[in-house]
Amino acid sequence: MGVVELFPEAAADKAAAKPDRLVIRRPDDWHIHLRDGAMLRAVLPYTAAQFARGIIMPNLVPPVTNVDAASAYRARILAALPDGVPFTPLMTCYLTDATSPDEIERGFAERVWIAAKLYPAGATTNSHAGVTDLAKIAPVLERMERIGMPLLIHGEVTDPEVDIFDREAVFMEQKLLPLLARHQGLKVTVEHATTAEILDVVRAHAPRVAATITPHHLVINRTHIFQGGLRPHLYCLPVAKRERHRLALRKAATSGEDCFFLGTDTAPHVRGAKEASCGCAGVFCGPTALQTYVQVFHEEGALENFEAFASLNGPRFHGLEPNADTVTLERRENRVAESVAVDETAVVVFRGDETLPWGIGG
Ligand SMILES: O=C1C[C@@H](C(=O)O)NC(=O)N1
Repeated sequence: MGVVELFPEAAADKAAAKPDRLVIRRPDDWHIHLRDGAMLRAVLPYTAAQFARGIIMPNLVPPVTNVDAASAYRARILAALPDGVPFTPLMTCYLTDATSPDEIERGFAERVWIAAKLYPAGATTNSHAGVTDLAKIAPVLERMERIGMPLLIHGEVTDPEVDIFDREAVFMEQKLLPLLARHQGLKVTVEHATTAEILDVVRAHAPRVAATITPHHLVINRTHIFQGGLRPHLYCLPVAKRERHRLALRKAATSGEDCFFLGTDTAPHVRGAKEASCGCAGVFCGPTALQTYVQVFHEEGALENFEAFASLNGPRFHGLEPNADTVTLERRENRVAESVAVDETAVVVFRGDETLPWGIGG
């Protein structure tokens, strides 16, 4: 399988005469899937090598729906860290129709979790236990609004009649806008934004609403998924959209606006689960995330805004201090391994087996 031709911008050599080195506060990743067991041990070192903190998604099987499960999962993550590597997992609660407002408040007050995650039931991987009707979690959302706890949203409708490329747009119209009107004090992150229109909704409701943007949605559009054949490792949810949306995402991410920040949605699945007759959604971008983001900022001539996107806007939204230490990004070619081993199989890396123009320095 050949390498997909990404980065048309690089070919235009828009990068000429721009800096080759950047020192920024250490970034955080506001959207991570780490899984559990052998997969957790295999993928965590890559995230921890890049990021100081990360919001950990709760879509395990069974999902992380209560305080005890979140505490236990956090302990397993900390135990899986390589010796001497600091990384702070920021836990989340998986909302279901049965979530109790008191449990939500307890976990937040005890600092076990930092936010709650809304998966519309059936929207994506391991979301079948998610919320079937927003009305069912109205008391939970009211409590979250009152205590200042952010809601992280997978913003897609699940109606099989709705075209898959329209599911974010329909969610925005039918669910998100009414929810924002009903809960005018609720802090919301629209996760992995993929459409130009939702970016404008986020802007209009900032600063209490923000969006995370993944590295892959800055690089691929929907045509890349079918370039020369089906590319299962580029399939994720929300699925990449038309080129005009990718360009809008690049503009938003690199703009310096406070309401946009880094969230990779790194989502590992073993090779056999991706290269299958019915492959799983998820792009494993953890090992190449920062290199990809900085390349995009470089191409857009916006390196001066990279620290805000990667290291400042997220902590500000979540009421945390930025990290004190720094990371150096350098324009020097580096080869990426095609995959990461997990037990007897492997997870294919986004942009694996490529030579990347930017690397992480000392
Ligand atoms: O929302 C999600 C979930 C994720 C996963 O694999 O858990 N994969 C995705 O592509 N999107």
